[in-house]
Amino acid sequence: MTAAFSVTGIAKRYPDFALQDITLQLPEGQVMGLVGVNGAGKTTLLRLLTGLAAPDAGQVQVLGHQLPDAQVAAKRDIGFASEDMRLYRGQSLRWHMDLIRNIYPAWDEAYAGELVKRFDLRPDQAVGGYSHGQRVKALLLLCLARRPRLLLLDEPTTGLDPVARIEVLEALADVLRDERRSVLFSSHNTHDVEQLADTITFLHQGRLVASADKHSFLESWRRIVCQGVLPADIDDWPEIASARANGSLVEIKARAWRDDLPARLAGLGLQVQRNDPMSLEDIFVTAVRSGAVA
Ligand SMILES: Nc1ncnc2c1ncn2[C@@H]1O[C@H](COP(=O)(O)OP(=O)(O)OP(=O)(O)O)[C@@H](O)[C@H]1O
Repeated sequence: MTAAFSVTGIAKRYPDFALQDITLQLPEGQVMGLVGVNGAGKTTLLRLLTGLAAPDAGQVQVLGHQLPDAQVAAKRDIGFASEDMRLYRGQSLRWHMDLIRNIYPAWDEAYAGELVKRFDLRPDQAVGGYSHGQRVKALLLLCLARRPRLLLLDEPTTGLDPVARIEVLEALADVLRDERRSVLFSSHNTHDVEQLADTITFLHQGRLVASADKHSFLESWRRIVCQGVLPADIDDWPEIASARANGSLVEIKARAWRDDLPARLAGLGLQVQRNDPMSLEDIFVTAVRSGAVA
């Protein structure tokens, strides 16, 4: 099966930042959420996948095309939307739709019309007067109606009000019913990622911290609360991401939960009081702090 994208050992260096040693792939038909704090390298990775930037090392393959050599063919099948993309302020959305339709033969006019209604956009208004949310929706519409096989979306929900956010998430969920379409989207918002993504990738300071399917993340990470004294060597346990004591109350976060873990802790004299699933946000923060590497 063709991967939607596959990157191997890629690096990109800027004077004050380096994206390093990223090996990652997305099977076709899947959605990957790329999560990281400001400056983690999300946009840089997306730009490498679109061919807008070239890596200093490593290989980038998109829908079977090797970049940068097969860039023209790859770009036909990639839809990229990013908030800092320019629209012509004095022109209307309809003008932009005509422009894109003339460039991309796969443009789906009926679907574009559906999205105009769904996003409640005024197609004849100059886009310079659009609000932030309307501009984001217009960019997304121009990207979605091309029916690209791989959608690369840079923070598609950032800065949207709750209603617009849900509209955008629903439109994306609809796209994903077509199982040949693949999506990589970046976000700070772990809730959005949790809703849409099959696979989640955490980036921090230019490095891949963890990448796994959503269910295995949620199953393998757990927070355990105990009473007692922390074992001295707990930091060396590979399945433990963090452990801290507050008096005799101990909180342990496991990155590789196994059912026998409470019994092992009990065997060392700890009284396990509870163990709970962790939210994706808590997993992200704990993974970043513990430097967990994928
Ligand atoms: N063209 C460039 N020249 C120099 N530095 C750059 C360039 N592009 C990106 N960087 C730097 O690379 C780092 C990562 O930026 P990037 O935009 O990839 O992060 P991000 O995770 O998308 O952040 P945010 O969530 O704030 O958008 C930043 O420190 C940024 O200043």
